[in-house]
Order: sequence, then C-alpha cells, then structure tokens
Amino acid sequence: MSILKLVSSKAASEIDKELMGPQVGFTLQQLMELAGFSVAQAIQREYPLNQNRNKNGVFIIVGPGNNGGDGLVCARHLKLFGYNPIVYYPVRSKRTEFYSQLVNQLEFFQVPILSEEQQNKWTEYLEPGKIACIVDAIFGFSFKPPIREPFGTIVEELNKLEDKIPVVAVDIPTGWDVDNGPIENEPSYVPSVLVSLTVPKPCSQCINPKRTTHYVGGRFIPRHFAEKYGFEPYEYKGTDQILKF
Ligand SMILES: NC(=O)C1=CN([C@@H]2O[C@H](COP(=O)(O)OP(=O)(O)OC[C@H]3O[C@@H](n4cnc5c(N)ncnc54)[C@H](O)[C@@H]3O)[C@@H](O)[C@H]2O)[C@@H](O)CC1
Ligand SMILES: [K+]
Repeated sequence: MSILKLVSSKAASEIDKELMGPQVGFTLQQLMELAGFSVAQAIQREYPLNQNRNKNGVFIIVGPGNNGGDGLVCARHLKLFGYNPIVYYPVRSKRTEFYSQLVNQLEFFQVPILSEEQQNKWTEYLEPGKIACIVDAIFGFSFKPPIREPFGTIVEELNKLEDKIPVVAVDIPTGWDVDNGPIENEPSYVPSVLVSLTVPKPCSQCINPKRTTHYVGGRFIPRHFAEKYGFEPYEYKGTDQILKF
C-alpha cells in the first residue's frame, strides 16, 4: 500500500523528455523495456499461469505510439513467462525503426501477430475460457480526443467485453482523457487492472477500486528526480517492478 501521487499529462511528457534528454541520457528502448516488463509482471501477479496451458492466452492490442511499444515488449516477456500472447497491431508505427525491431523479436519468439485478414475478425480470438486477459496498449498519455478509427470501434468492443474478459490498461484506459477520465459521448470502458507507468496520471482518480486494481510500474527514477516533479518515489519491494495500491 502506498499513497497515491499524481502528475498531469503535461508533467508526464516533461518527465519523459528529461529522462531521454541529453543530461540523463536514457534511450526510449531502455525505458520501454522496463515499462513493458512491469506490465507483464502485473499480469503475472493478477492472472497467474493456469495449469491448463490452453487457458493462458493474453490478447494484446497495440497502438501506434510508445504505449503500443510497451505492449509489444510486454508480449515478449509474457511469452517467456509461459503465456500464449497474441498481438493485434492494426496501425503500425513508422516513427522509428525500433518498432519493426520489436515486431521482429516477437516473430523470433513465435508470438502470433494478426495478419490483415485475421484483423477483420479480431474479436473471434477472444474466447473467454482461453484468454486470461486483454491488454490495452493502444494510447497512453499523448491521447487527444476525439478517438479516430479503428480505435473507437475497438474501445466500444472492449466496453462490451467488460464482464466477460478482464482488460489490463497500460498507463491510461484508452478513450479516457488523461487528466479528466471518461469523456461524455466518447467510447470508453472500465479496466480490471490499471498499470500506471512512472507515476499515475490524474484520470486514475476516476477508477473505482472495487472494479479496478491499480498498480504503478516503470521503476526507473531516483528519489531526487521524483521529488523535483513533486512526488515521493514508490516503495517497491525487493526486485519487484510493480507496486499494488
Ligand atoms: N516515462 C514513462 O513513463 C514512459 C512511458 N512510455 C509509454 O509511452 C506512452 C506515451 O507515448 P506517446 O507519447 O508515444 O503517445 P501514445 O502512445 O499515448 O499515443 C501517441 C499516438 O497516438 C495517436 N493518437 C493520439 N490521439 C489520437 C486519437 N484521438 N485518435 C487516434 N490516434 C491518436 C498519435 O497520432 C500517436 O501516433 C506512455 O503512456 C507510456 O505508455 C514508455 O514507453 C517509456 C517510458
Ligand atoms: K492504454
């Protein structure tokens, strides 16, 4: 248990820039690896491997930005943990070559990525007995409403699936305003798990703890840096990459 501290979407983006700026010098690849690894760890904690291997499917929906990159990394770690991840990546990023390298790694790990033909019937892969959870790695703190297609339809489907298959939201539940939460007359859904990265964003205050389990992950900042941005660092236990609120 730890006290919830928040940063705005603007501050989250400033933190990101400073960590990857010339003085600190992290690369996006380093941070994304730790972010995706922490999401995989939260999934393992919430949905431990079933002895029946057919029940260990995880369906990962990947968006075009860095939130999507976290999803690609998470898929690889889940495979190493013994899950059967399936990746749905409808709009592939051309921002950097790094994303195609992550895709190559998934192919190397024999993680299936839906082909264009398979994408047309993506909901058919969501068999409640076989899929332990869905991962929403569509949009993170750079989402600006209104949501564009195909993602609006995807979020509407997640809404319909709420009581059937749990959804794990990476950093932000897609469709929610980063600072204000669900938006009236815009598609949204309620996640079963939210994994906030580095520090929760204000929309996390809109979750109902009875419906959504909240973790923080992305354990990569020292105390003085957290304090500079106005929050205490989280008291992660041992080698854990995640902390449950
Ligand atoms: N410091 C951290 O905490 C780190 C954060 N990372 C991840 O990076 C995320 C932020 O990544 P980005 O800044 O790339 O942004 P996002 O991944 O949130 O989204 C950017 C993409 O979404 C598209 N988009 C935005 N609004 C849209 C709309 N209304 N309809 C359709 N498309 C829309 C943009 O065109 C862009 O392609 C974080 O939320 C987190 O998941 C990690 O990868 C690295 C470390
Ligand atoms: K998300």
